[in-house]
Amino acid sequence: MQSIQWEKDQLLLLDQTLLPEETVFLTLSNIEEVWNAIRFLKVRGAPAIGMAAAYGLYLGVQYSQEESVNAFIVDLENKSEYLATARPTAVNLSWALKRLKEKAYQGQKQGMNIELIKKILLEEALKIQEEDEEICRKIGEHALSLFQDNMGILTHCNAGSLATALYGTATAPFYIAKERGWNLKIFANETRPVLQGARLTTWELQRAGIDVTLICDNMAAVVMANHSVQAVIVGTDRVAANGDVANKIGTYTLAILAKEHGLPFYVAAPLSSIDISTLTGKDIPIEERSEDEITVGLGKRIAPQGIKVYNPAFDITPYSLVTAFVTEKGIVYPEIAGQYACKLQKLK
Ligand SMILES: CSC[C@@H](O)[C@@H](O)C(=O)COP(=O)(O)O
Repeated sequence: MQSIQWEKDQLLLLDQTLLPEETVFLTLSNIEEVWNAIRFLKVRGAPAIGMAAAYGLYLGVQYSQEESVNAFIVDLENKSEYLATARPTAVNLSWALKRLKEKAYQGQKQGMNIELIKKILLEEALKIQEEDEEICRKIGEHALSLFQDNMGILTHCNAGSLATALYGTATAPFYIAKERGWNLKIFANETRPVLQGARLTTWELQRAGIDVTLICDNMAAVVMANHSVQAVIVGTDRVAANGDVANKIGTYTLAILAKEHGLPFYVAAPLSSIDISTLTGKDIPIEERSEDEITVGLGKRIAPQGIKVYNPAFDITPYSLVTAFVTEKGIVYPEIAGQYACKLQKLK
């Protein structure tokens, strides 16, 4: 299912906060609604955030009444800055906004009028979505070369179809394996506190007829120790120039566990998530979210009132724990002793 659709000058988003119980598409027609949808996880996952932001920026200037192209561009820049504040960690957000701004600058240079620039902005947003499907498919094909039929594979959070145009990044090999008649056995971490694994990954894989087993995050070591899984694959919100990986909180723990059990730890990373302007993981802004995500579960308070809470939404896995990155351009292994920096820079 495509969780993001553009129809009749409106953005349709599958509300991921309501899954798995309700399948409801929201219809968004202005930039504030898109900001809110990103901020409050109605749309989530790095590539999906980027796509939604691209459409959101177009919606923000769609009815712009500016009289000069210069004023229109200033308006576009301000709205882009506003959208970029919705969530800080996934670099796909600013990457997509930058793509649209660059289109507008080109249009301005070529002497286009405002209406024409609006048109090429929408075309660029549509192109980002179209390309993402192709990118995910390629990531899936490359990643599948790392796996064999009947293997058990552990994933975390949702780097799935819901988080992209289609196929997902980390889940793309699962879909392609299914098409080829393979029977991979996927283990999905529930992914506390927002449960993207339990609510979203299991939902989409089950619908696709893929063999998926849900486990609590604190069971990952057991499925490794009892040989239920032979590899781990996750997505990413941002890869720094040195190969450090920001991804959903709990990813770092999994990478350490994988090392302890001698299992490969793969990161599915579209080039749009590789940010060579961020030097190391320490430079990646980590979003901290509301304490309710931890103190309230299933609509019920599960911790004492007034308790101190720390709720980082992402963590950084050091590059030394990453066996390989799977990008649309192929698999990237470290050059020597866990060093990725040069190879990642060459890819961009
Ligand atoms: C292809 S999605 C990659 C990542 O964005 C994904 O693994 C993840 O951490 C999503 O976090 P979320 O907070 O649900 O947006």
